[in-house]
Amino acid sequence: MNIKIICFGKLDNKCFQESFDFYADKVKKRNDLEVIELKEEFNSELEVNKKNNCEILLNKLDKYQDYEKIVLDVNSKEVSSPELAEILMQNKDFKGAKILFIIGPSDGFTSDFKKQFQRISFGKITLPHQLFRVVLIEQIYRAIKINNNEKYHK
Ligand SMILES: C[S@@+](CC[C@H](N)C(=O)[O-])C[C@H]1O[C@@H](n2cnc3c(N)ncnc32)[C@H](O)[C@@H]1O
Repeated sequence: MNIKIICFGKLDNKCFQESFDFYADKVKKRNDLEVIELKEEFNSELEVNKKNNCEILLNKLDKYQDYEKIVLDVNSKEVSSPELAEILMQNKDFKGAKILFIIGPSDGFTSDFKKQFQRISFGKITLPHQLFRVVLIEQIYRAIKINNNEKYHK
């Protein structure tokens, strides 16, 4: 599969970078994985930051018209690991095996932006973006293992 993660900022903390790479290397064994890091705008007031960052995102997403896009949003439909596996399976079988996950900026998304995309939540806790990137890649790896009926998930 072609898997892309679009996010803001960098993994500037070694422990997050190493943890991310640990799972990313496993995912990359049988999939194309690319992380696209955007520069976050956070110098204005909240609503302006949201609008600017969503515009940056939309401009970038324009390049990936043929990808199924999934926005990670705390306040949306909670999914279990098997449900995420099902999303990946459906994408692989029916949507060209191209999927793109969007992690938001620290001020969040505008409601207009959110309306345009399928959104999922990993639960009602808000994780910082660097830690969330690690959680997301582990869940993608777990989903792949579930779909391949391979030992890992417990
Ligand atoms: C620090 S959070 C931003 C919080 C921001 N106030 C908001 O409401 O979106 C950065 C990003 O991490 C992701 N995130 C953090 N926790 C999450 C969760 N439990 N489920 C889904 N996404 C999460 C979202 O993409 C979020 O935009």
